[in-house]
Amino acid sequence: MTATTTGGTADVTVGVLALQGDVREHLAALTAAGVEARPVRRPGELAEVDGLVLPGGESTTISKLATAFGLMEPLRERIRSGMPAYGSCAGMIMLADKILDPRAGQETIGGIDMIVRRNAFGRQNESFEAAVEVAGVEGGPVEGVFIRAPWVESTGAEVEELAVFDGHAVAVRQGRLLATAFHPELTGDHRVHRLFADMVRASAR
Ligand SMILES: NC(=O)CC[C@H](N)C(=O)O
Repeated sequence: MTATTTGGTADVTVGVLALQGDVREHLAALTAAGVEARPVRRPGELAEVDGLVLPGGESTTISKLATAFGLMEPLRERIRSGMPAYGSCAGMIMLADKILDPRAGQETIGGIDMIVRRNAFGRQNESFEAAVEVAGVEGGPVEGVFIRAPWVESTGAEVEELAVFDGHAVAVRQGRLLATAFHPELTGDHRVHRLFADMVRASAR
């Protein structure tokens, strides 16, 4: 948490919620984005990070494991008190205040005032790639990898829609919370992770 930014030293620590999903890919992308990255599985580990990534995977499973590991309330508490968080795909679902079609026992952490529809892009299009312009990400569109991806059905007044695809928001930001329906961690393009790293640095200052 030091303010040193010289010499490319990792000045902030970003956790990746490591219950299920593509944890390793996010750890690698965060490291490439210049922060110290580490997995988070316990409340004590959550307490030590400056920001947190919620990976892609399966949101029902992540929700149930977070409850089983005693992490759901600590996660809500840290997000309420301003910890930056970034969710991709299932992680976007975890950050939604409301989801349209929850499975039995599925809860979200919440934090972003939005309603998200799971598996929204439908069967024949369950997985696809598309170039997506993301506000705040310089240097051209991001390669959006969508895998049984959600979309954002509606947002509250505080939520900024950073990217729209096919008429639906697929990247949003509300204060220190960022979410994408797609998976930048799978592409080798670290611009979205750099944007998040900058959000974490700004809040740690
Ligand atoms: N690639 C993903 O993260 C898919 C999300 C998944 N469809 C879910 O509901 O959690």
